[in-house]
Amino acid sequence: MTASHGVTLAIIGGSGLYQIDGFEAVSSHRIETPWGRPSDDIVEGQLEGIKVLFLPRHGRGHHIAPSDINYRANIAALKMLGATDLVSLSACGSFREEMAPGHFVLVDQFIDRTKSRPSSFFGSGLVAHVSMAHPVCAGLTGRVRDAAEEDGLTVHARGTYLAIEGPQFSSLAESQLYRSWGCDVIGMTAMPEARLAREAELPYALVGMVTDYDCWHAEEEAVSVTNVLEVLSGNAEKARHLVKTLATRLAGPRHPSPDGIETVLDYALVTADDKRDPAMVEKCRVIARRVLG
Ligand SMILES: CSC[C@H]1O[C@H](OP(=O)(O)O)[C@H](O)[C@@H]1O
Ligand SMILES: Nc1ncnc2[nH]cnc12
Repeated sequence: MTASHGVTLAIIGGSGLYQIDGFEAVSSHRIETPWGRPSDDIVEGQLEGIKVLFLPRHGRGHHIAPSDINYRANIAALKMLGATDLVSLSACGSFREEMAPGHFVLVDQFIDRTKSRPSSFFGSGLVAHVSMAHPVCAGLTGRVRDAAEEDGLTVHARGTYLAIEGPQFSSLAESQLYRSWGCDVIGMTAMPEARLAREAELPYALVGMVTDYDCWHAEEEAVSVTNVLEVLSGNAEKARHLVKTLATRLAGPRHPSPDGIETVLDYALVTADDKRDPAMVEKCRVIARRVLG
């Protein structure tokens, strides 16, 4: 494996995580992308010797609902600022007794039940089909796992994330159905985020921070915003420290993803050159400059 330049680590923070501590040389970027503005200004700084970009997906003050997050602008803006790797932090409910509130789950699979969100940068005029068979970067996820273990967190090495549209939490029948499907955790935001990261050739890892047992558990209170935020107030500090530990581990030359995520568009774009819509090409250039020039 050949070493290249250093890592620029993008972090997307979810509920309860609207800032990251310990940044040096902070600057702030207000970015306009071809898909509009991201959720908020993106903070750039040095953390443990690497460049880090931070974006809170609901905006500071948590004013953007899961269905209204401009996922395309978020991913495009991070890519435009030079992100090479993306770690997403998300509060989630658990479908497993052993994945308890306070634990961290490294998500490796998804079932997508969202229904009203633009989920691709591409479309007619520039058609692309990327593989989502293995939706997260195994290499990056492994580095997060090592960092979480170093921090002494209780971390589960894999998990299937069920993405719902929300904003309401699930009914008991839905919760039981998702459990019967073999899902491990549930949330409202990782889709289409993970799809778009893949289209932008950005290695993606998702850290699910368990806040509740959704509503299936006979002895536990059904999920509510109050119990999610209560657990998160204890977890946010752990998540911030995890980012620091990860940054330390990512310092030095960057190694390409073992899964070839940085080159997925080599095989995914199908529209013939003479059938490409110039406006679409222009738009997509910001996330696919490597192949569109
Ligand atoms: C505040 S409870 C529901 C809310 O929490 C999760 O947010 P995020 O994934 O951004 O951490 C969940 O997906 C919902 O958006
Ligand atoms: N049970 C749950 N369902 C959906 N999103 C969540 N975020 C945190 N807990 C959740």
